[in-house]
Amino acid sequence: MTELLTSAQMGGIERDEIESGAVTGLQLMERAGRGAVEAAFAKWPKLAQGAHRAMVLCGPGNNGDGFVIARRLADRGWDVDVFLFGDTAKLPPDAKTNHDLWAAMGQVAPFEPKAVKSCARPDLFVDAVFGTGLTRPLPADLASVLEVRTMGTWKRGHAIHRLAIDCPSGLNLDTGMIPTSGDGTMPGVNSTHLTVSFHSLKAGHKLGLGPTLCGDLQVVDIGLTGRDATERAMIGTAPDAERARLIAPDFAGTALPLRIWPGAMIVKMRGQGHKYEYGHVMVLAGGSGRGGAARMAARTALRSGAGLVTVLCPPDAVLENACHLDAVMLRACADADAFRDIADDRVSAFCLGPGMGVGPQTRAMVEAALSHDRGPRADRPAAVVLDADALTSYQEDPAALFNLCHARTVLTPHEGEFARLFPDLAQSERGDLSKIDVVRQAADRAGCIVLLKGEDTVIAAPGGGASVHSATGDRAVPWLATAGAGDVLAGLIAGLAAPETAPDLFCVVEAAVWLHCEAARQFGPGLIAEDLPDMLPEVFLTLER
Ligand SMILES: NC(=O)C1=CN([C@@H]2O[C@H](COP(=O)(O)OP(=O)(O)OC[C@H]3O[C@@H](n4cnc5c(N)ncnc54)[C@H](OP(=O)(O)O)[C@@H]3O)[C@@H](O)[C@H]2O)[C@@H](O)CC1
Ligand SMILES: [K+]
Repeated sequence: MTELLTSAQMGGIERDEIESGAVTGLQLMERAGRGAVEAAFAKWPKLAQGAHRAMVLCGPGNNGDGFVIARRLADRGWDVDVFLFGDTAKLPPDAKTNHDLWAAMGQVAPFEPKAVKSCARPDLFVDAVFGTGLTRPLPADLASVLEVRTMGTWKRGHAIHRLAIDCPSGLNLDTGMIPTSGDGTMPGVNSTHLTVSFHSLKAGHKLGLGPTLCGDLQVVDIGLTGRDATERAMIGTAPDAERARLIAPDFAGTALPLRIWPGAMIVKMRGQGHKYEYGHVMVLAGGSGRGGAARMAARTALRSGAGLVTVLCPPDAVLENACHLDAVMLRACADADAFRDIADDRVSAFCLGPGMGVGPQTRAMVEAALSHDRGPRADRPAAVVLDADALTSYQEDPAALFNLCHARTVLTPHEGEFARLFPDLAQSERGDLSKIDVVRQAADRAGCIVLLKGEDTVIAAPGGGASVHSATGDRAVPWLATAGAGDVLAGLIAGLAAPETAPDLFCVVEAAVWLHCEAARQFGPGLIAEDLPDMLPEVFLTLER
């Protein structure tokens, strides 16, 4: 798991380290610039051989790494054109020092679109204008030059290697969004081939547009302390309040063996017990003709390691369900009173919502599940996963749901369901808040874990611990946007949470999201939701490594 920092947290880490006397700002800037050049050479080995031409765009803030890069490249015999967007006299001291070091070797031209375009075609285009300090939309003239279309100015412009320092300028590194001006217009979109960032990933690298715009993303260690300790503390426990992390089997950017994470989250891969110790999951289904979603959730719960899984359905749907279920058990359950009788103290997880239908009947079942205070373990009630119709049934009165939710409840909305429960936090209302910020607020309000789906899935717990799963780049699974995939995720969470020795619920939810994506990746295009549970055994085998 890699920590995802906000711009403010990154600034704080740099400031603390500099104030402690362990390092100077100049040293950090030098390491950053050198690290960026090394990362570019590692990606494009041809650039490491011989001298080439670079264009470096620098900015008004402390992202002074651009001047360091110019100097390093010129030292290797490169021709380097440097432009400064901003006023030399107002540069912060460290950036000014590096500006002056470069100015003793070459020219710094004031930024001007025509001047940029009249230079010879660079082999390497370096965007070091803004890093973590972007506070408003890019000015139009700058945006017009940073746009990828500008490369068409030059013959063979497609061959230009584009490198961004910290991020493609214009991207907000807290939100992964591009700030728009008051009238809603968006500046030109800047994207790059390689982004080099420092110390740790920033939230905006993995949220929203970040993954698409940043291209290949490399994190360079610039010797700030604390990273390893932070990451070690993150393995197997929920993140602390205020911290967010990327869900991946990584430790400080290095891959961990999969049997350590997420393998350790799957109790059945290591436990020794009888079926009840692996837990009993109850999945509530809707009426006749609408049982498919619940059956997929149930099958997934059984595949993911629960000892027993029972589908509860209205009496009129028993025949239909009986025709489709074998290892999954089936009980008729007419209403919430019947449900209370059937749900004994061996039930360790409930899954409600998929295909249940929206209305008072579903609300009554949700209330019964959330007030079920018996469980196989005295120290924790059964986990309750609420998805789809279980959430939408509360759109008129979300507070009624939140009043019932307890710490072992997980809400798994997509953006539409999220907007019904948290209208003020809906996508259109977010402003400067990041998806992490709003899911944190939602978790606080609901008093339970909230998982908001998307290519950037965000999970948050009350108090602030949060994590992000990014299904982008080599983990992109566009074919997972298929009917029923969400029902499978709900069943997966319930199945992994069910065993008596299941780990911390937050960690279970993280593992479920990762496994869900992994099953889709291993299956490939053409996937339908039914394929996901049956893909899990193959995924589990890969976790033995
Ligand atoms: N010693 C260190 O700490 C090290 C720091 N390093 C690097 O420094 C970076 C953080 O520096 P930073 O905070 O100065 O931010 P940065 O992104 O350079 O620019 C902020 C400036 O831009 C301005 N501005 C913002 N938006 C604007 C807009 N749309 N249009 C026009 N102007 C705009 C803004 O103006 P203001 O909002 O104040 O008016 C302010 O002047 C970070 O990326 C890190 O990697 C590394 O070198 C390692 C060592
Ligand atoms: K940049």
